[in-house]
Amino acid sequence: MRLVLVVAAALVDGSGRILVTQRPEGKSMAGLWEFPGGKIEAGETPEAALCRELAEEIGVTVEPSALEPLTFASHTYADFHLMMPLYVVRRWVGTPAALEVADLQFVMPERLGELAMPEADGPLVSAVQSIFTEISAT
Ligand SMILES: Nc1nc2c([nH]c(=O)n2[C@@H]2O[C@H](COP(=O)(O)OP(=O)(O)OP(=O)(O)O)[C@@H](O)[C@H]2O)c(=O)[nH]1
Repeated sequence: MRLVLVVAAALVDGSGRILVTQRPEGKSMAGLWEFPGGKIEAGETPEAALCRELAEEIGVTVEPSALEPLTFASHTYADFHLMMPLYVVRRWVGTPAALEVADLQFVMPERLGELAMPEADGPLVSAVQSIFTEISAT
């Protein structure tokens, strides 16, 4: 089984909404909503890869120090095993734009479950919902 290393981010805005992006036509799992990010390239740290992907895909600048580890996905697909850390990002420069994604939206955490997302994302959605529910309950 091929191991694929991907890194992703949950950008959280001032209203506690989470950014999700839609996979474009022509890619695997096209049309599904996901946390922005992508594959870690040879010689890259996960943090550098994530900052690069966020700049390329949605045009925002994120400092590596703004990446807060939250959880990870370890999920077997038909043809590869995905290992994907998820970071929370609360600080960035620029307005997210759909540069290399089909679309994007900020949604309240409790609405994430209504979106069609990749299989691997189920536990990530639960983790995001539980941490942001905790924060708003305090
Ligand atoms: N960025 C991101 N990728 C995810 C998520 N969940 C998930 O299963 N993935 C999978 O992780 C891989 C991310 O790779 P990518 O999006 O950089 O890959 P790519 O454009 O080359 O697409 P490819 O799958 O067609 O090779 C894809 O297989 C994607 O389906 C997620 O929430 N965010």
